[in-house]
Amino acid sequence: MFLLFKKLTPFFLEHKKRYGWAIFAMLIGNGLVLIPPFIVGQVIDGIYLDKLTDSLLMKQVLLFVFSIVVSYGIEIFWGYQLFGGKNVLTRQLRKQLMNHFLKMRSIFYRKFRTGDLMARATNDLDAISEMAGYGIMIAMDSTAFFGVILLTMFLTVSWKLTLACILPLPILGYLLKVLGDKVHIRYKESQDAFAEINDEVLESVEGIRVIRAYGRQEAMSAQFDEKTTNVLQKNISVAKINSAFQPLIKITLGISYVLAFGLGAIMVSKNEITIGQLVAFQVYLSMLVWPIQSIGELINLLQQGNASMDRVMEVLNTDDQMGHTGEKDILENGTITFKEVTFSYPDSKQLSLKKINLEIPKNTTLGIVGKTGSGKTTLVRQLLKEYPRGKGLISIGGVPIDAVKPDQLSSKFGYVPQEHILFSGTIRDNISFGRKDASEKEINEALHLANFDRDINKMPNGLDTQIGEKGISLSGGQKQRIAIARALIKNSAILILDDSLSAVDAETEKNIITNLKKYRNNKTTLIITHRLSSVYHAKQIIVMDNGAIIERGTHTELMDKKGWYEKQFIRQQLKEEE
Ligand SMILES: Nc1ncnc2c1ncn2[C@@H]1O[C@H](COP(=O)(O)OP(=O)(O)OP(=O)(O)O)[C@@H](O)[C@H]1O
Repeated sequence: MFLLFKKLTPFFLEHKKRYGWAIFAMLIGNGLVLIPPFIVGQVIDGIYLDKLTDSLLMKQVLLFVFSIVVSYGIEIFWGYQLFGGKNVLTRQLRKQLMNHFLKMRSIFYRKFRTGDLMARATNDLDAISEMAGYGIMIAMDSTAFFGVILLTMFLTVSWKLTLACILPLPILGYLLKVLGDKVHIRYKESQDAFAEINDEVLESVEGIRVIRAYGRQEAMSAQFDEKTTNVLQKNISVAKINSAFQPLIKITLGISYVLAFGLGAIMVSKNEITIGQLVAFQVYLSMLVWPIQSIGELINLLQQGNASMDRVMEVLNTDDQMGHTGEKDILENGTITFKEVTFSYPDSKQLSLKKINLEIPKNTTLGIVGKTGSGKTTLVRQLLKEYPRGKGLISIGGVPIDAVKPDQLSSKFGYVPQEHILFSGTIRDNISFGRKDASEKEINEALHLANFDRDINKMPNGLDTQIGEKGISLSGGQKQRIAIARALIKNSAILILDDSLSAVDAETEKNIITNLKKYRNNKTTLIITHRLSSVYHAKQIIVMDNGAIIERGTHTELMDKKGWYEKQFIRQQLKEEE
């Protein structure tokens, strides 16, 4: 049950000052709380034995008020320390999660769906932070309070009576543990189900236009209803166990009361304790109700926090199997070599790359063409190390990419993926994304190279136009060209365009290619495309089919070969002429 405290020990140690002061103040506060019942007992005995004077009564009243005021002050202090700690823990874990997300690559994101990760970064962190604030408060406060009261009953009234009252507690402890273990399992199931809902909401909102276009609103609503019902059932199963805690505790306390009354009355009649002591004992016993009842709540919080901690740790302990460990520096630009590179995606039996041998001399352009699904994107993904490496060797300037420092490798590439990813913000923000120090002139130049100058003049606020979430206010071709401008402004040694001109018209494409030829004549450029006119100027063109290179050469050489390239080129030319 206290496993979670163990898991959070490093955090508590890091903030030992905060927690140390909080616990110390809590103990002092709990000691002060004992004074009022003690005074009540004294006053009653004073009245009973006719020894209470006015000045004695005044002193007792002043002491009574003082102890209450000071204990409240102390309570405010430790409450502030503990709940502040809870917020610090949430922030720390959230930051840790985000940093982990930023480091991870494809395999990790195949394992965890976005909605699930969001649930872990929000709901689960809330459960953990509740435990670190409220849970610790209950654990410390109730245990300390319980111990101090018990000791007082033991020392100031009767050890026999005290022992009799706590006799049922070990049985209660055992039953609470059994229930607590069940809460852990059921709460984890409920959080998993909640993560599924999150995913569903995310996917539906993102795909709302397609859902509407296909008239699938009702079907999606029914599917969502099924999932929310599942969450409801899982939550009810947690609530069922939760509702058993308090009755169990009340029955145990009832038994303790009966024992205290019966045995206490006998002891008074035998003059073993005074009536005043018995009254004080009853007051002490009633004060035990709160800590014992809170233990039920504590177990609940601990088990929920523990289940959530397991889910958060599962994410933090999952690696993307990329081994981010290389130590070598990479040359500014060098020949890119693929030697016998073979690769299949994790969980896939099919080879997506088969024995690829390829040399891309530095400062040249490579065109990669071929049928859809032939392995073009996979080839550059291997170069970018988006997936664990397959067999064979890939090197840049003679340095194997596996030996290169991880952040150095990505810094050498400019990459425009097939699915253009833009961020909410302005056009300027998006273009200068990889180079925050880019000047206005450089941004405008990148826009010109990406053939966006005419478009920018039509934007309401020029470069400072907000493009909405994921660039929702832009056309497909505009998004593509902003993504190209973003890659160009980085001016990286190697630029990869993966089908990045598919949404622009033939003339715009021609302009961009002409600009690229001029601007990147002393840099390496890899262009994946279905439109062969985009690469006919390339120093080398490879044709891929079924994971292998089936043709290679310049445009003229490939035309002479009269293979797939020649047929495709003629077909596309005829289409353009039509
Ligand atoms: N993430 C993945 N997991 C498993 N298999 C994949 C994955 N991505 C691609 N594949 C498979 O690998 C093969 C090559 O895909 P790839 O995306 O490299 O083709 P492509 O030539 O770029 O296609 P396109 O021109 O349609 O973009 C295909 O059979 C595809 O189904």
